[in-house]
Amino acid sequence: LQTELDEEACSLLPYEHFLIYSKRVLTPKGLTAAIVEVDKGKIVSVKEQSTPPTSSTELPVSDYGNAVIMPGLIDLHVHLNEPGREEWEGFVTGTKSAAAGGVTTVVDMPLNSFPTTISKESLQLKLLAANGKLAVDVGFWGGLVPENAENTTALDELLSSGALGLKAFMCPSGINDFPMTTASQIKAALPVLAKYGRPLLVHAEVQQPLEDGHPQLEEFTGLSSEEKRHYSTYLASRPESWEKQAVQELVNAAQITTAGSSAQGAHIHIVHLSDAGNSLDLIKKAKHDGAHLSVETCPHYLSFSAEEIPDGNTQYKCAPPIRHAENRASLWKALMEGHIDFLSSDHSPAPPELKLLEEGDFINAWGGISSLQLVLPATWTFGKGHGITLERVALWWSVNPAKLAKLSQKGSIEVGKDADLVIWDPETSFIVDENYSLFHKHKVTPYAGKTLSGQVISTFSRGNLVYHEGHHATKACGLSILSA
Ligand SMILES: NC(=O)N[C@H]1NC(=O)NC1=O
Ligand SMILES: [Zn+2]
Ligand SMILES: [Zn+2]
Repeated sequence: LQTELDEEACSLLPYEHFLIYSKRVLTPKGLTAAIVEVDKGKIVSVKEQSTPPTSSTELPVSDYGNAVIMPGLIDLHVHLNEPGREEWEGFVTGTKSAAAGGVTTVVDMPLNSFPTTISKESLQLKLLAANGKLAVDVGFWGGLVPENAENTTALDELLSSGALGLKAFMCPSGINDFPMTTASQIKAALPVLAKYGRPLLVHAEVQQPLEDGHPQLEEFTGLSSEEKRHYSTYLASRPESWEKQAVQELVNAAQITTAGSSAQGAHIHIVHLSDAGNSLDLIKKAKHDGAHLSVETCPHYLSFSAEEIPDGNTQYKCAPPIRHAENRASLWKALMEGHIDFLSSDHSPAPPELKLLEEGDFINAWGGISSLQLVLPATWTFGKGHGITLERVALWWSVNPAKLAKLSQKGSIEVGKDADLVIWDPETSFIVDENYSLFHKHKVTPYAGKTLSGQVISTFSRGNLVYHEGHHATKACGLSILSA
């Protein structure tokens, strides 16, 4: 055994063949006391055993006692913003945050980097920028925009160079070089995605006229600075009807994904659903009718409600917006019943100046919530009142995301899979205060000041102990994941 830790080591442990044990290991069969054997980055055996390995074993052992060993989280919706907007986040800080939060796979969104990832060339720039900076593995979504939507050759190139799928917006994205697409442009791209068996992810909001008696969109900039501070003003500016309209158009588009149709086998995934009313009903019905459709929501829609967002607190601003408490309860119900397939962070940070915290201007502040490092404790903490279990956490954060992104090497604790693991203590709580080490580039987050339960102890990425109790491995050995 190598005894001294390499200065430039990928792991905080000096060996690659070892055992880890705990009384609570989450395997596909359920929660059990077990020994997980890891060798050269893979899980090579999983043995149920009610006592830790004895000291006579040849292999080094980490005994985690009663802590939970789960598959590492897979977050399919992260804006790392590099290259081009490193001052917003970046590969180093973003993936260190992921590691500290037990997230072992991140899939990066095609915006808000510059350039946006809408071509083979811009994907290559991503890969170049990511090289040597990744604390965990990172895959990449390509962007579907008007410029490439009807250009089969361009989409072919983007997908054949390894994008795991494509992402589109049905409303303005907030970034000028990532324009929105129409339902007909989306339909034009589906046959190409079908050919590769990769999903289309869609930001599902379509701008609609606002209710009579409310200011219309173009009037929002003219509101008084006091009115712009009210969360209710922002909420009224993006009603449920926007989500419903988009979902309806996507459900219609999904008709061409069924057997015998032009985009047979294509799959549409609706990102960050907020409306648990009509939009969810449409999704439920379409799924029931056999549509190739799935949907995610995010911890912030499950943790917070419009009622409790103080005026001026733009750290809560995101799109679609966080809605009322009753809607939040319906989201939890849909998640527990399996109508919502999984969770993602939609980590979309920006420099604090762009959140306009001083003015508290909800209309002009950047829309995007920073939360990557906290998604596991947030999910766990706010799920307790809704019957959450560890099995559900793994389903929403590992098993189902692995399926959508076709990450067949990841997502569960099984022999042959990558040794991507999070070890955490669900019973320990902490306060997200200034003493708490957040590795995000910027510390602004709606979870600030909140008490969360569920503390990450260790994170393994392909067998490397990349994070342990506040410390990261010195060398960043995460890989870029490209679709073959
Ligand atoms: N461009 C971007 O990151 N937008 C994200 N932010 C947000 O709150 N919703 C989004 O889609
Ligand atoms: Zn979005
Ligand atoms: Zn997003």
